[in-house]
Amino acid sequence: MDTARKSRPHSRSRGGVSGVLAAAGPLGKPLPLGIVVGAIAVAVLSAVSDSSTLFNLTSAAVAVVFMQSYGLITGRAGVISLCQLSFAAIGAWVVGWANTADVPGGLYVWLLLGGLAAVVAGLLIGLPALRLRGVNLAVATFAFAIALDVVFGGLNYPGQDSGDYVQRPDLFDTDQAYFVFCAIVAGLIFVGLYFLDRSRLGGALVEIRHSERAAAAHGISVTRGKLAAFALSAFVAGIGGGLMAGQLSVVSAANFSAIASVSMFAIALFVGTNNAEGAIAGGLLGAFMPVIIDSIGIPQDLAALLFGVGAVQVLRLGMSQTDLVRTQYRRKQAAKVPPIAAPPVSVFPRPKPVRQPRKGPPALEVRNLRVQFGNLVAVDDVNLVLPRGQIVGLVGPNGAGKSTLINTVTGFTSRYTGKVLLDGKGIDHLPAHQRARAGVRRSFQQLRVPTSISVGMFLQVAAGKTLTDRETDEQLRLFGLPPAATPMEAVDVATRRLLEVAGLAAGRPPVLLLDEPAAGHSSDETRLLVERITEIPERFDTSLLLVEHDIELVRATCDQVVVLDFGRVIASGPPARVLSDPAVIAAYLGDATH
Ligand SMILES: Nc1ncnc2c1ncn2[C@@H]1O[C@H](COP(=O)(O)OP(=O)(O)OP(=O)(O)O)[C@@H](O)[C@H]1O
Repeated sequence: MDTARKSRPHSRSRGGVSGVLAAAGPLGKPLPLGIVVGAIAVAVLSAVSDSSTLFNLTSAAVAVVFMQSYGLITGRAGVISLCQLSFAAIGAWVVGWANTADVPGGLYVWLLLGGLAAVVAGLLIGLPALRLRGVNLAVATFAFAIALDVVFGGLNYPGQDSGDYVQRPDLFDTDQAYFVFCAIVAGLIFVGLYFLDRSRLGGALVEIRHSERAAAAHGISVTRGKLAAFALSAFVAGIGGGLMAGQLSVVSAANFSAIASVSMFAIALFVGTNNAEGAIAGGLLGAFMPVIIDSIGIPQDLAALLFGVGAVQVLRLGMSQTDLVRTQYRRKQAAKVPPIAAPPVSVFPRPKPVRQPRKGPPALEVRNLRVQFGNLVAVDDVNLVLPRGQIVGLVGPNGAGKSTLINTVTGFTSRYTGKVLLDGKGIDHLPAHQRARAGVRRSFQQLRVPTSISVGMFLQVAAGKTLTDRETDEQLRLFGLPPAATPMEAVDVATRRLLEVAGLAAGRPPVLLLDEPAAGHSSDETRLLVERITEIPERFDTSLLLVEHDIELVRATCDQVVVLDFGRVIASGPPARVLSDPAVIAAYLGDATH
């Protein structure tokens, strides 16, 4: 049995969106605690370290910033980028130039300028790279890193010849104080990331990493999300490069070589720098490993090779070291979720409400839709009307074309003829995420949920809008779902489906297409689902198209039924009439009811 469904639904102490990631791991601990611990560690280290240790600690703080940048692009958005140090090179270049040009504001302003210049490069790389994935993207970003290596290798960095050393701010002029400065910058970025992880953009990045299709269905622009990740990660890397220029006084192309970029990437992937502890561990490894390896006499290349092997292992398992630790932590937390009462299902099924279609054009209309895959016509001249405020069931045997129809209406299948109208207006020109934003939301037969987020965050992502703590709690209570802070990992498949329906409904879309929402449900869970689905039109002002094999669920919830067979509509009308039609029984129900 599902522990999450049994847990008390409204243990208020950790509910609400503000606490959505509270159960997601150590990063969920209160921010002030992290700041205090970090500040004490930096103060002690800066006080007790000798000059060579201070140099390595400063390198580590700079490397932490690089790791944060990998954590943004690869850790959060799932984009493989092998050119983060090229963005750092640009940041360092701009800082060097600002220093020689004596740009007012000192290193504080120069770092920002370096970060912004790197953003421009990030967008220039990000735009063409958007069409690429996996290895192709890795190759493209590596090619950029090599190209920039060649360009910067042929030029001298500003100040490199003239000996114009980068001026540190007066307050942080000594090596000891500069280490503190680098640690403060890394700390500020951690604070920014903490809030990013709790924002809609943070949720969107996690969803993009997990499933681009699901993200698009929730109205998230995958293009914009990835571009934002490129821009933000380039900004952070650019600042890291500028900090390095301040540390070394003058830098050269060798500090940011493409090979160094790949080594850093391997460490980041191995450790898992989307987590705060991972970014710190990665920074310390990056800075101290060469020193340790030197001291025990192992060749440096061997260490790089070991990280490479570790990174390949991570790519195979899909989980870094810190992800692994966090997963175990979350599992322990999930086991502690206290038992709760069963969800509120009425003992006797309520009679289906009589829903009259509302005035105006239909919520959704499909005209002469035809979809062909090679020689196979999956959807053949289909006309379908979803009146406002009603529930229409779409049924038919396996392979009848139901999912293809949903994919086409929602923009996931773009090669079709015919028309799709939302509220009387054509939406054929819109891509999937824009159709979702325009008001056509959908669920998937195969639900793919990021397990690293909490129930509250997933509800919000599925809703496609910011929900208040109250709205979140109310929606979870209505659907008999576990508290907002519960990690998704503790939620079973049937509950995840219900959670997706709850989240989609919470977005109050004009049209919602549910693809087999009852798959995998027990009979009790199906009864709860029937109750909630029945309420959706009235409560959320949403019209529903329901694809379902469970005929009793269709009978109990739908105002109209459309039956597909071999891509064609063979019957449509009120359930009582259609479901007793001999042609329908012959084509489908004969099988389905047995
Ligand atoms: N991308 C594709 N390429 C080729 N053929 C496809 C593709 N998608 C679906 N089909 C075919 O189109 C037909 C309709 O499939 P579809 O998945 O829409 O049926 P369905 O009614 O949703 O079935 P089920 O109830 O099993 O989900 C099937 O013959 C299927 O094999």
